[in-house]
Parts: sequence; structure tokens; C-alpha cells
Amino acid sequence: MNRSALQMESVVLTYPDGEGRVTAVDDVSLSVERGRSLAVTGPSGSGKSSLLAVAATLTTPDSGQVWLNTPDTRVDLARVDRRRAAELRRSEIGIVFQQANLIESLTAREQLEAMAWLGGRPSRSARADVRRRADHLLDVVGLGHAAERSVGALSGGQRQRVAVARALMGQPSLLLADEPTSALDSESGAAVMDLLIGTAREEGVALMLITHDAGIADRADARIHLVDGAVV
Ligand SMILES: Nc1ncnc2c1ncn2[C@@H]1O[C@H](COP(=O)(O)OP(=O)(O)OP(=O)(O)O)[C@@H](O)[C@H]1O
Repeated sequence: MNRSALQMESVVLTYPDGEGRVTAVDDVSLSVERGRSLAVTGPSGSGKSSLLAVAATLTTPDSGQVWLNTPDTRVDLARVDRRRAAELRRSEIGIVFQQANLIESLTAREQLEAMAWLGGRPSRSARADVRRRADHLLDVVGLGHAAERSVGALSGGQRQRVAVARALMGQPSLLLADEPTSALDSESGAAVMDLLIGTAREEGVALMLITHDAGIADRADARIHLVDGAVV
């Protein structure tokens, strides 16, 4: 199996801009191996979120290849249809955004279990497995004691930890995080970052994370810096 879970080759993404087009991602190539982390830094408007959106199948690039290598398959994310993209986001690609976007009325455990229900109602034995995995991941993110608390009652840092656990529920090959700590104070932000990087290592997941904090980027295994959409 290819060790790189994500391989981008010569990716270009442009957006319409008045009469012309603006180049948001300019010929970017990168790869991230399982269990490793890649930090993407760069000033505001340098294309970080656009690059992540391509890897997340939320945007189709103009050109280039975006290979996702999973234990079962190798697929070019730049060429999947919407339905397959949605399937991959449920099973192979976990995403953590700036805000945790949790369902307030659910408990932390239910929040994770709900992920497994997106693919259809699981059987009774599958439900037991889902609960075990949810509880395992809540332990991993240090919230084992809070499994039955409603997420509305959790702090910002705790909510972001639930979001990390939720993104890992489908046992993804690739975990993408877009400034996941920007809404947190620096102490809980650093804790969530260490958690993301550590969990990716332990669970064998490839992690690509966006940050404009150089200190956080230093914690990742590798780093690229974007300026005007290009790696410099
Ligand atoms: N939907 C869009 N339509 C048109 N232009 C866009 C769109 N999204 C982003 N852009 C432009 O693409 C470029 C890259 O934007 P992007 O949001 O990817 O940068 P970023 O590095 O993530 O910025 P920030 O750190 O501020 O979030 C910018 O010039 C931006 O104005």
C-alpha cells in the first residue's frame, strides 16, 4: 500500500474575479503519509483554505491530481462525482473546522454516534461497536468522563476535542483541520493541536492542518508555506 494517504500533484484552483480569474492555488504538489502531520501556513488570502477545500472534496480544482490512498483504494479526488465525494467524506476524510459545529442538544457520545448513523441505521451489533469506538475516542481526547454531558455544557476547548473525536469516528485515512484552534485561548489551542498531531500519529491518520501560528506549525512533522497560492 502507498504510504502517502494524500498526494497532490500540480494542483491549480482559480475563482471567477470580475472579468478575469484569481488563482487561489498555484501549482501545488505535496504529500502526507499515514501517521504524519503537515502544517500549511501563509498570510491571509494565500490560499490555505482553498487548498484544504480541494483535499476535502469541497472544491474541484481546475487541474492537477489529488490522490487519496486508503487501505482499499486509490482515488483521484479531483475527479470524483458529488455522490462519491460525500461517501468519502463519511468514511475516509475527517474534517475539523474553526468552529466545532456540534448539535447542542446531543451528549458528547451521541454526537459521535450520530456520525455512524449518517450511512443508514446500523444493526444492533454494529451499534455496540459504534458505542465502543465513540467511548474510545472520547477517552483519547480526554473526555471519557464527559460522554453523557450535553455538548452545550462543554467549554470551547472541550467542544473542539469532541469535533476532533467526531472527525475520527469513520476511521478516516485523512484528517483535515482548518485553523481548529483559532476560537480558543492559546493554552487550550496548544492542547487541541497536540491532541490532533498525537492522535494522527497513534491512529495512523494523515493530518493536514492550516494555521497561521508558527509555534503550532513547528509541532507538525512537516510544513509548507504558501504565498499567493504557491509553495515558497
Ligand atoms: N469563493 C471565492 N470566490 C472568489 N475568490 C475567492 C473565494 N474564496 C477565496 N477566494 C480568493 O482566493 C484567494 C485565497 O483565499 P483563501 O481563503 O484560500 O486564503 P487563506 O489563506 O485561507 O486566507 P485566510 O487565512 O484569510 O483564511 C484569496 O485571494 C481569496 O480572495
